[in-house]
Amino acid sequence: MSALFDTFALKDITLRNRIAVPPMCQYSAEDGFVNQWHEANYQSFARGGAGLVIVEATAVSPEGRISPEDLGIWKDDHVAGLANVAQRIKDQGAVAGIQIAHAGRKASANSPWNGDDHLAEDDPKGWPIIGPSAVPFGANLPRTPDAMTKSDIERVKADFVAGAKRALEAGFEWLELHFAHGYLAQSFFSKHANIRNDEYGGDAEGRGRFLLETLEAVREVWPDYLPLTIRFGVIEYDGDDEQTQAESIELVKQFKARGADFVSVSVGFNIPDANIPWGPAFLAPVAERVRREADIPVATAWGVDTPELANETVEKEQLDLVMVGRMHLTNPHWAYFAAKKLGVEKPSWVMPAPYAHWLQRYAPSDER
Ligand SMILES: Cc1cc2c(cc1C)N(C[C@H](O)[C@H](O)[C@H](O)COP(=O)(O)O)c1[nH]c(=O)[nH]c(=O)c1N2
Ligand SMILES: CC(=O)[C@H]1CCCN(Cc2ccccc2)C1
Repeated sequence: MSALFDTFALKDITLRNRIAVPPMCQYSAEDGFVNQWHEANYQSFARGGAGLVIVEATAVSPEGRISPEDLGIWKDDHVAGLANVAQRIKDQGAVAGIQIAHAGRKASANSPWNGDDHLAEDDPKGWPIIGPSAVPFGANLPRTPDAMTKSDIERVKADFVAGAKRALEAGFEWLELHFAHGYLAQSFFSKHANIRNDEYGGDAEGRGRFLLETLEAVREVWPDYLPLTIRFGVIEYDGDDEQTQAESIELVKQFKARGADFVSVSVGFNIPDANIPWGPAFLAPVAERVRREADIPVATAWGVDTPELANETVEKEQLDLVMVGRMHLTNPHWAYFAAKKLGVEKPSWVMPAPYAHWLQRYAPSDER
């Protein structure tokens, strides 16, 4: 049996395999509400056989959206649609996860296919943006955020708590805090974005405080028997990688001490000119170091595109779960083809029964 198709147990949850669909924004919501596109999108991933499907970055407040079209969880009315999505994922045998997020200084932007840039300050569709300091990201996101006051910080932490409660009410069983990709929480930890001189800035401890306090507050309301996880950028590729990884791993140890069960390792994306060494599974060794030094189960994404490579990262104990993103956009049934490629004898485990019978009995010609 291939490692990729071993089950994975974390707290009271068991995944049918090590394949996860990472959160992938659809920029298709109105006022944050789920619609038929989101239902179709997530049902297809779950029907495809992945063990875990994580719903895209879902904003904990209106100003925390990346774009006006982001999914939201900032009001109770959002719960019904999200509950529908969670149920459709679970109906297909996958675990339903959701990522809750605040975009910080990257907020108030056009969706990628509409420019991927900040809306103009006077655009009625946009809104004022906030961050740890009045330091802009730059490039396509040049607007300077308002430096958050202490009351802003308290409000946003409370928004994450309220979002976690709504995610639980909607029936999600895997919660991921979006502490990566240059959004608000990640930017607090970044020396590039955070030049505060109060207790939320300065050294690594100060820059990590917002992330830790948010985690602790969410831990209070998220049941201990369900995984509470964090997506976190541990490297910037800004020429200071050793220091950043060392500080990040120290923070991950504190995440674990304060109740985080799992970390999805990613990139900081706090600067527009990072020198990222794009390549197949380029982050797997970085994730393995976090897994080993912080002694916490991890996943990562980024070009883990082939069944062999995905299987190898699990077999070599670099990763506990593999996040396969864009390949699932091209083929929601990626898990089925991975099972066939890896010689897993019962691909029906990743195929709905009405399909599996025919595919095993009369394999399509290209698979003979
Ligand atoms: C269309 C789209 C949308 C998103 C993403 C990507 C893409 C392609 N990604 C990043 C994604 O989860 C994943 O980390 C990357 O796509 C890299 O993995 P792959 O190389 O695609 O397997 C992403 N990451 C995240 O943490 N929250 C999100 O909502 C999104 N949204
Ligand atoms: C919300 C989030 O974390 C996403 C939004 C879309 C771009 N993502 C980052 C990304 C960069 C390069 C290739 C794929 C993905 C981050």
